[in-house]
Amino acid sequence: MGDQECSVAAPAQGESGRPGQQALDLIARIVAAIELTPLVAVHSVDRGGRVCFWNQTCVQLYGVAAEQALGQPLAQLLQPQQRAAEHAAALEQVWHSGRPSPARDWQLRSAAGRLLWVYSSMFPVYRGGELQQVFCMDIDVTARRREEGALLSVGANFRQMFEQSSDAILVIERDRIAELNPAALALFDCADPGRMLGKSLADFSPLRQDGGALSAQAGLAMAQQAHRLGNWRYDWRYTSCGGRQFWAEVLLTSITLDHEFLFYAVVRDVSARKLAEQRLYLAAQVFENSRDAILLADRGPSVIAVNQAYAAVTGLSPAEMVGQALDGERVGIEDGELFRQIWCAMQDQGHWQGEIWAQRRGGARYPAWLSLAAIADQQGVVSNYMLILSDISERKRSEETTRHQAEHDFLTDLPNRVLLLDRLSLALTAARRNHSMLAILFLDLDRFKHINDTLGHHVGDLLLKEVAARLVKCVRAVDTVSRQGGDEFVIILADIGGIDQAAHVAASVLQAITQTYELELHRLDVTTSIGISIFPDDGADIETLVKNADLAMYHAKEGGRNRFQFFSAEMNAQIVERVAFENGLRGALREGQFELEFQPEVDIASGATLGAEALIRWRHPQLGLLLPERFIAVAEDCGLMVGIGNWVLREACRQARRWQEQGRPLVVAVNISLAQLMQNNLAHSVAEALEVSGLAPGLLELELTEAIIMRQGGAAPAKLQALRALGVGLTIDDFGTGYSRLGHLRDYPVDKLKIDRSFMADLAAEPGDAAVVTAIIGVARSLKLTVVAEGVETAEQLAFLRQHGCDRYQGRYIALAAANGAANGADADGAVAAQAAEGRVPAPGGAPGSDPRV
Ligand SMILES: Nc1nc2c(ncn2[C@@H]2O[C@H](COP(=O)(O)OP(=O)(O)OP(=O)(O)O)[C@@H](O)[C@H]2O)c(=O)[nH]1
Repeated sequence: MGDQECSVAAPAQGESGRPGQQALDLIARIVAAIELTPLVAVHSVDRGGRVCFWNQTCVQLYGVAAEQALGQPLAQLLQPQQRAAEHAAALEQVWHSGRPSPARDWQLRSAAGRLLWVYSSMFPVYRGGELQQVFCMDIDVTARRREEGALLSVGANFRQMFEQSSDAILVIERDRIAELNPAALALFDCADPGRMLGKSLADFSPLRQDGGALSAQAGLAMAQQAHRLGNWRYDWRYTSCGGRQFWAEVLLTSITLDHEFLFYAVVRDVSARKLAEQRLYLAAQVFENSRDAILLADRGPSVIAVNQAYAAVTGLSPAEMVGQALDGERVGIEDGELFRQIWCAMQDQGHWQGEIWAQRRGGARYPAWLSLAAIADQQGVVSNYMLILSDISERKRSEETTRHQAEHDFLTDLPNRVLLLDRLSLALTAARRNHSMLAILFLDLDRFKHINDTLGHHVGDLLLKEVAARLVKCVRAVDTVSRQGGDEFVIILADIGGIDQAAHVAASVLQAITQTYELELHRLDVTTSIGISIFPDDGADIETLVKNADLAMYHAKEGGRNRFQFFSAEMNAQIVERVAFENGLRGALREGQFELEFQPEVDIASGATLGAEALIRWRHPQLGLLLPERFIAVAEDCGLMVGIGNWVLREACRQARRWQEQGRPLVVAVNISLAQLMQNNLAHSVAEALEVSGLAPGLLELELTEAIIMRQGGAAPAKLQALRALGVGLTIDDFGTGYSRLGHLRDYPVDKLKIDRSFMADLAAEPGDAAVVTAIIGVARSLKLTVVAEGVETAEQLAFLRQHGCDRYQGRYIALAAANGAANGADADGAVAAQAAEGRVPAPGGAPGSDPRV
């Protein structure tokens, strides 16, 4: 204790003024203790603020010796650094109140220049009952305050970093987002933190990550990894609040706070990097996996890289290429000058591409597509070159195949119509230039459809192929044989010396075609019809020449087939007329121009009319009433027979029904054509006609010529049976002309035979005919068939028939007999009269002598 004047005295309990000896002893001990205490700096000031006491710890703590301190104003020795007024007020408060001040931390700067934090308490010391001094007891807490300060500043810094970080930072607590910074809100497009807080990060991920793993599971694995290793860095795909997906790099750090495990996630958007990586990866993949040879060169140009395909395409390995100067040889272009030109063009334009012939190591040449391009750096200076070489052999082959298919017939491989027109155009140009002749042969096989129908399409195809092969052999290499489709072929004979040369070729073609064909198990004899047109005589252009050859062919068919025919002007006129006739016929049904006439069938014994045969007529707007012989063949050619035949069926049934309603039930006979019988649903058409008209099936008879039945071969009985099952009658028409085997008659479910009219004409003069008629009647009787004679015109003929037991007859004589009253009984007259009254039955004598049937 430096100043003996100063001493410490606390007011003794119960004492107000003088202390006792005991108290003084106590004080002396305390002072000694204070003097010695190493941790507490004790000093006191008097009322004037001067230092009265300065212990050893003060000396050490403040760096001020006791001699310097004692008697000095404390304010000069220790200056509060903050809150100086507060410090002074606290001291003053002690003086004023006489009570100790609460202990507090003050920051002080000592006169020695030390800056310290002290934990200080001030208390009053009385002497003689008066407050003499105020003692301060300071404990150095600088170190603690520094630590606290450091801690606070770390916290503040961290907060600032957290708030201002450009990386998104999220604190995850128990798998939930506990805290997130503004960058995180921005990254996840989230304006309201409430949308993210409390959610799992997995909620902001797509269901699955790119590898296919479920985001929830993969996220858990990442957290475990971070927990195990302290932190873990990985790439992750997130979905923002707005639904935008982005790639992020995540640094997940596991921390423990108050025994809680937390995760501190720093998330950085790396979408751009990922995209660039993906592009780079893709580019590398394209380079490596391209089937085209790719080469990269520097400015030299020296090769810096080639892909795998380069070796496959050129035969040159990367080892042979890399580091070598780039020249034509290394690309497989033998012609160095060509490569130099290409290179110059590429440098001019920045790129070059085109088709070249390249050569593989070892010599094989192949068509290639070469692309060359200069690659500029960011400053626009050419830094590299890229060369792509594609082997296009395959593409060329496929183009060639496609072109061939487009120009050739798939079945015979002959040029098709497209190529024919092309060749014809060239041939015509040459013929015009050379003033030479050219012939076009238009061929169509005869009755080819029959071959298809009877032997099948497959055999038809084989035949067409063989015909094609034979045709090619008949002409020179300069000529063209083409297939137009179906069974039509066109031959161009280029540059012929004269018409006879065309005729000669046509004759040899006919001959070649007629040679027997052996196709699989079938032996076939085929003929063809050929039309010929000549340039320049029969046309100056392709269209006219082909059309005229076609017309000539048509005439060859008309002329009996298996022949050739040159085109002529008259022929053309006939064709034009025929086409107009065909067109008229096509419209006749629609225009209601067909009519039916009914020819009575009379019972020879009684003279009664038992039925009538329906016969079609066409009331042509210009040509008048036409008999079937004028138009039926044309209708057959044009495929109109089924429609016309069905019309006849319906009309005949309707008329018969009308007769029935008038009390005259006559059986109506309808002729069935080959086309109808070939069609599968004839029975259906017949049933429909009966149903629509309401006619009883027993009043309808279907007449089929012997020839038509014979054409059905073995299928005939079944087909007839199907019709018979409808309850209608069946008649064999024109019997005696078809050379049918009589034995077959038994197999046919027919009721009636009609003897062909041709036998009637010469019945008297031709004993053979009489014998045939007699025989037919005999056969019919033995088979219990009704027999009807057609074309009866005289009383003698009728007498003959009656004498030989014929049942019925048809023909002009009916009308004559009716007129003379010679017919036996009034029935014939009555029936004819009844029908004539409807205007649909020909006037007596008007029925034609011969009448093709429908
Ligand atoms: N097998 C086969 N037949 C075909 C092919 N293309 C068309 N046809 C048939 O060829 C036939 C051609 O018949 P057409 O020329 O009209 O008549 P056609 O029987 O030969 O009688 P005409 O010419 O009057 O002597 C039709 O039946 C077609 O279905 C084919 O590629 N293969």
